[in-house]
Amino acid sequence: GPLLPPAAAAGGPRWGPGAFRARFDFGGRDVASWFPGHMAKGLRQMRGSLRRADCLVEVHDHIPLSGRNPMLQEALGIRPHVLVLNKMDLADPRQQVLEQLKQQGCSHVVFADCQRDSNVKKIVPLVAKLISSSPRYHRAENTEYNIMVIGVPNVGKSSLINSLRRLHLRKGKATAVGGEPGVTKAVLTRIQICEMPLMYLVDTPGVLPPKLGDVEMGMKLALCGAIRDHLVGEDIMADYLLYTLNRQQQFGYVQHYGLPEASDDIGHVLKHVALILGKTQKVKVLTGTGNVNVTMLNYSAAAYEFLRAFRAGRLGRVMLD
Ligand SMILES: Nc1nc2c(ncn2[C@@H]2O[C@H](COP(=O)(O)OP(=O)(O)OP(=O)(O)O)[C@@H](O)[C@H]2O)c(=O)[nH]1
Repeated sequence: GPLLPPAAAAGGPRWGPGAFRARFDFGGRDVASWFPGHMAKGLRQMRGSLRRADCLVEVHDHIPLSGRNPMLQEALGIRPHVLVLNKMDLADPRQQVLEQLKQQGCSHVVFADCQRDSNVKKIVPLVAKLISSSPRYHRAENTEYNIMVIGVPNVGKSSLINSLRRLHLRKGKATAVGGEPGVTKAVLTRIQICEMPLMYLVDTPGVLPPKLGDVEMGMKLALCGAIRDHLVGEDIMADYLLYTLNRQQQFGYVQHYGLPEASDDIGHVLKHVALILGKTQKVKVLTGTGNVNVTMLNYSAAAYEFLRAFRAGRLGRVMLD
């Protein structure tokens, strides 16, 4: 693939995005097989409790645009809505993305890091203010606030709840964090997050958009850990990640892995990753004169490490939208 001169990789004069692939070849992959059936059930449950919520808190990380659920848009217009852009330590909120969100009617955006409790304390006052000034007549005799948290799997919904409870209740862990996407929670749980004002939150199972619009959107969800890696395939995910990094001129990977220059060739990059991380495997080769054990580079292990590095923020702060 096209290569960058070392000067560009080192932050010198940069090549335009034209130096790299302008399109990603998805090889005719079918996105339907990535969408777990039980998520449709979660969505149905969610719409029921949506009616009882005073405020909707929508959580995203690297994909605040394509991670949004079109089926929930209708509900957004009729009640207060707060958008939490979580993992700000990993994702860089570009102005362009914020503009688009604003156009979609998201005017209350909070950047947060729920692992470090950064900015999370802005949420309760904001929610209380929005609910108090919203014209829902039947709220008059209600003294409690009910909010609902939505977002695709793995964006940090449980982490947000734990952070809110740490800040406002000074209590220990409420919900388990991590685990496999989409399998952690099957039911909706109501959790107190604040005493004054009295505020409850309904946690929802991570729900994917019911129709993964296109294969690219599915790929982005997979990179964020919202679809299990093996359903999509680590190798193509790694290639799509490289394609995105290059298109966005995010060359942190060059430095991180000590590559001589940027490259659009995933084979080339993974070979280097495997070499420096010592990702090898023994393969038995049957030859005419006998069997020999050969040590080969393990490209799949390298692809997995590349994805892990991205998710841990070691390749830079990246927004996939
Ligand atoms: N770096 C970083 N990681 C975070 C942050 N918030 C959450 N995480 C991590 O993201 C992963 C997913 O967090 P969860 O809170 O389990 O996400 P969830 O949305 O509840 O996931 P599901 O239960 O699958 O729907 C965990 O490994 C968290 O530690 C953050 O602000 N920064």
